[in-house]
Amino acid sequence: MSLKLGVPSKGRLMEKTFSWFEKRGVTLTRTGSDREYSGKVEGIDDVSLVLLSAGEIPRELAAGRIHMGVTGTDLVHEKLPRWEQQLEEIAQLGFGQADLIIAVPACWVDVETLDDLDAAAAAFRDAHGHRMRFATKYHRLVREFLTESGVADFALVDSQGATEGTVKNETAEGIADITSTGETLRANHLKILSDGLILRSQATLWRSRVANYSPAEKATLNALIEKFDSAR
Ligand SMILES: Nc1ncnc2c1ncn2[C@@H]1O[C@H](COP(=O)(O)OP(=O)(O)OP(=O)(O)O)[C@@H](O)[C@H]1O
Ligand SMILES: O=P(O)(O)OC[C@H]1O[C@H](OP(=O)(O)OP(=O)(O)O)[C@H](O)[C@@H]1O
Repeated sequence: MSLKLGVPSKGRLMEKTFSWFEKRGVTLTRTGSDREYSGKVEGIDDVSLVLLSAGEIPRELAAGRIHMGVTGTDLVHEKLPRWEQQLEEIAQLGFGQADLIIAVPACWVDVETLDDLDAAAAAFRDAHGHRMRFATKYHRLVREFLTESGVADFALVDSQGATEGTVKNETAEGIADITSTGETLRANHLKILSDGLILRSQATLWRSRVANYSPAEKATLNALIEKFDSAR
């Protein structure tokens, strides 16, 4: 059996992951047509490439269906409670940096901090009869962060994309999403709370602690890690 390596199947993470491995002597290539999700690995024997959505890689690692995988810290922390028991971080890859943050309309001049938000949320509930809504796809992390920060009157609404647009569309009052350059937030007239950073994320190579490793697979894993360490 071969060691299974899961990498994002498209977009910015896929291309940068491929070049990160290439620089370390391991060539990952997509094979077949543009739309076919198959690939190969050269530069080391007995590793097979599994192309997956970045969002599914945490679950596949935690189920032991892949041995290694590349995905963002944000997705691992969101999808796997107590992730340390299931995964080990092998290397931070130095790309895909993004901050998970809380943002509110820029015109809310009285709301700069989480304390301000707590007060505004209570007033909002009194005035509107429902809780202040935050659109996000990071439900677990956001709920934990707001609750630990003492913000009581909030509700989360699901948004799987174009999250910054939900405020203009009036389906939420604020958002919790990742930002990198900040352009999307600015374009949608949103501002980050001064203490509203939930998590700093980047693309990371993980190893499953729960997958079964045959002696040969263990040897392949060690050989790969050695390659990465010697390239540092
Ligand atoms: N603007 C950005 N800049 C840098 N990294 C980003 C940015 N947007 C997303 N990312 C990171 O890329 C990773 C993949 O995010 P994305 O939401 O695109 O994946 P996904 O939902 O699994 O995609 P799909 O399911 O469509 O394949 C996440 O770890 C995220 O932090
Ligand atoms: O700070 P910026 O550089 O502007 O980047 C932030 C944007 O990038 C991501 O969206 P993505 O492009 O993945 O599209 P999505 O809204 O469909 O998730 C993220 O959800 C933000 O919307």
